[in-house]
Amino acid sequence: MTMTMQDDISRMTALDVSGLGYSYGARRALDGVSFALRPGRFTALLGPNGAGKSTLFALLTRLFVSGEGKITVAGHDLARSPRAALSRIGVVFQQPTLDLDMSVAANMRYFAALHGISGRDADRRAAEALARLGMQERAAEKVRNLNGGHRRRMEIARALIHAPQVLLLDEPTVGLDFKSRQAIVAHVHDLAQSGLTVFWATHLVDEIRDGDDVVVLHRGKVLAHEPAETLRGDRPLSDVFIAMTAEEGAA
Ligand SMILES: Nc1ncnc2c1ncn2[C@@H]1O[C@H](COP(=O)(O)OP(=O)(O)OP(=O)(O)O)[C@@H](O)[C@H]1O
Repeated sequence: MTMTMQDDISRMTALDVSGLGYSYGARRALDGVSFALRPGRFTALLGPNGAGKSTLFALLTRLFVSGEGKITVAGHDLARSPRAALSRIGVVFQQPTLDLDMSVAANMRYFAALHGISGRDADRRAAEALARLGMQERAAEKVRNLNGGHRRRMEIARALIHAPQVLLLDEPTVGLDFKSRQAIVAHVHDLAQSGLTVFWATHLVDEIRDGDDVVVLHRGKVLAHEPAETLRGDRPLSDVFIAMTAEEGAA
């Protein structure tokens, strides 16, 4: 009974942020940031360089802690119940964090063990997660031999091993060629289609599709949180984004 209620709550509030603020000394990086992600949607966190995206991700993953505001993951308060909240999150950071000399499968097993998952359960989950990213054929390969796009896909698969409800990705296509980028964007949209709540930080509007939600972050503040098609109206999303984030006084 309680489980069912908790599950219902989780579905309602995949990730809820309210009144979040953060400063590096005198520099205000985030200010009064509030939004709630719709479950099972692909939400882009769209902001130019320096908007505060990485700072927000550091707070969502508890690398940083702020006294200002509240973060709730699947109904769990991150400050009060960090283990419960973090166990519902999968994270792909901007910088790759792979052991190049291990095989794909060994990397997956190692990460599963960090989550207390081992043996057959780990192997089954690894196989499932790799399949979701179209990486099942690569399990035996050394990570060193994979191209950049496949390495990233492996990292995304790895972030799914503990079956999180929310997947956070911080500019996951940085440094990849166009084709690899497209493949990753498509795979992660598929993950959202299958019910995962995706939060994808980017400054590239071409990674966003109609049907996605968009949180526009600029100078530490949320300027908009709307479906992509509502945000752009009858204009290209790039025009709207450039206009919203234009520096005052610039031509
Ligand atoms: N360690 C730090 N010390 C001081 N200021 C910082 C630090 N890290 C980030 N900032 C500042 O905080 C603001 C937000 O930076 P953040 O890295 O979160 O932005 P971002 O949107 O992730 O940008 P990028 O796309 O360049 O990674 C920027 O003005 C940045 O200069």
